[in-house]
Amino acid sequence: MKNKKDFDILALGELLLRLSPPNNERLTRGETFQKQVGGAELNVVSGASLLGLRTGIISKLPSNDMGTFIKNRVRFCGVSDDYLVYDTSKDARLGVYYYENGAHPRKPSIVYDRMYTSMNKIDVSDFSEDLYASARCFHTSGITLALSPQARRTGIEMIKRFKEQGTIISFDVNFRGNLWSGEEAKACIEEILPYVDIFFCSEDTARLTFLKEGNLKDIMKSFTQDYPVSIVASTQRIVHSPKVHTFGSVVYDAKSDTYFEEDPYRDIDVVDRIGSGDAFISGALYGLLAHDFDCQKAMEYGDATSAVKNTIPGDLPSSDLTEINRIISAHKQTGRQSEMDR
Ligand SMILES: O=C(O)C(=O)C[C@H](O)[C@H](O)CO
Repeated sequence: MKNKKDFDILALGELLLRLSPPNNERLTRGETFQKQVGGAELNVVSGASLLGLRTGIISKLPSNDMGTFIKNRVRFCGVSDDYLVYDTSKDARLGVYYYENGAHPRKPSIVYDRMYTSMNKIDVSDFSEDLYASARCFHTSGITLALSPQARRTGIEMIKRFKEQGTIISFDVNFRGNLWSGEEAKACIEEILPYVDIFFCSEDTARLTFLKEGNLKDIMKSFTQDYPVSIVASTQRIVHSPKVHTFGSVVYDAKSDTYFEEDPYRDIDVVDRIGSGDAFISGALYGLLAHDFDCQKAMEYGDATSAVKNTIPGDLPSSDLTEINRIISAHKQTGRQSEMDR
């Protein structure tokens, strides 16, 4: 039996093998793949663990060498594998995605192979009841709910069971059009919103999937009026050119009816944007959980962790607290400087 609240964050999500041809090669041509690990929820908890939180991942892996490769990477990035379970069936499968980096004017290319994976079979009966009392915060995303009917049932049941134990529920819509339709996503997420405390939703998804209208701030607030959501965060990215982006966010705190925003990070030198939305969440959850639910900190840590992730290859963040604090201080300094220059 584990101690109560052993973890700051436990996240439920699929762990994927990412295979990318090196040196800007093409999926259709190259001969070698670089092996990396991804998965939205793992990206979140690995980033939060680098910042100092105690985190773990809940997932199902095939009981074979590829499952062991992923488990070793989970451990390497400081995330607990206590709640990884293994599929010993003959047809056990790991989800894979193939990713070709674009080089303007060639667009990046992505091919998913994640049907019938072991994660799609995950069930609450794979875990003992003590799971639900072991975390301060439970995080998952729309990707998990979209994977398969079984993953959806498990995700929804886990949200309810964690909530019953007084756990903070964090949810990222992370809409993937290749996994489900907007209508299906809306209906499913509206079912879990009554349990969600911290809600991450992009402006585009709020408009296209939840059919919200009006300005972003009103849209964010409306989620807290329709549901008992306490905090809503939305990221904003401007793509100036494929490799130069501006990134910022708005965080809304319903309790104080306050919006938190800062000067965005400009001229980000983008090396690999995959996982940068998840990196935002890792910083935001760190800001909230380590700083007594201070939404200003959530916004500052979220923006900085995401901005720097864009400059790093692979899905997983790799910045520790010292680096992020330095980036936040430098960013504030730049903001003060441009105010003085105005
Ligand atoms: O989980 C997925 O769908 C992926 O594509 C893996 C990536 O690490 C993730 O989505 C980035 O948000």
